[in-house]
Amino acid sequence: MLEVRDLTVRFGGITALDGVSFRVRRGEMAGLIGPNGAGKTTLFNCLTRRHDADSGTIVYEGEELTSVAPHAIARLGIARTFQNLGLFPRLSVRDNVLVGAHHRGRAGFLTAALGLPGVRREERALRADADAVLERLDLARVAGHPASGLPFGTLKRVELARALVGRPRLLLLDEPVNGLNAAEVEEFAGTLGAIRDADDLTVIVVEHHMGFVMGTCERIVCLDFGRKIAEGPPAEIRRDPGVIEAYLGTVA
Ligand SMILES: Nc1ncnc2c1ncn2[C@@H]1O[C@H](COP(=O)(O)OP(=O)(O)OP(=O)(O)O)[C@@H](O)[C@H]1O
Repeated sequence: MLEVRDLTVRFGGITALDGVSFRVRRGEMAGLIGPNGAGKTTLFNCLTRRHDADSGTIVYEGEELTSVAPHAIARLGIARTFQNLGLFPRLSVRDNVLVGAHHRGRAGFLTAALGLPGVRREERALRADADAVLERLDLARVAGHPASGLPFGTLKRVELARALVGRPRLLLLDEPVNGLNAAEVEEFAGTLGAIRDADDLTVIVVEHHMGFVMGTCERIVCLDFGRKIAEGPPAEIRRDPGVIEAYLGTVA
């Protein structure tokens, strides 16, 4: 589904990604790990076209992503969540989730401003979809509540709901369980697994919580200083001396 080849990104004198290559199969749950500053978020930013790569290619479902406009990414079926929650505090949970569905609307500025029947129908359909996602993630009770003031664990689920309402095929999760307690991590893993199976999703997850990564991912890519230092199933990665030295020794 996805092939990243020789991807290099530089910020001035810093090489954030240094010739990184890996593939993700359709339906796979892949983990991206590594110490702070290893380049994980930069990689996500390249996949969603927030950053241009200096060199290398990203082929997604046969299409070269590096030439796709950033606003077209959601339409291609790629959605992401953000490390520091990209929610609007004063918007309701439902409206925050609806933001994730904007690319599915077909109404232009004028038709929307005139409130023509087609627009209203479209809006109703998107709201129904948002409500269905909220129900799935056990958020229906707080649908009308502003995002601000809700518990952190709830906000993490709202962030996931917003990504899912866009009906992605490739879901990029940036530290989805960071800040959650042990019970919440377990619950999140269960929910994600069920959604992934039901929706036939491909997932790439960046996470420092090794219990979550090792328990949910089929394959893990480890970055260090922008370079891929290892790739393999969790059991191999756990024993890899390079990964232990660069990373696992510090988080264990
Ligand atoms: N916009 C930017 N301008 C300059 N340097 C940047 C920028 N974004 C990232 N970097 C640098 O690129 C390197 C990789 O950063 P990145 O955020 O991708 O790492 P990360 O693996 O996601 O780290 P963390 O686990 O802390 O989120 C770091 O040295 C960082 O300081």
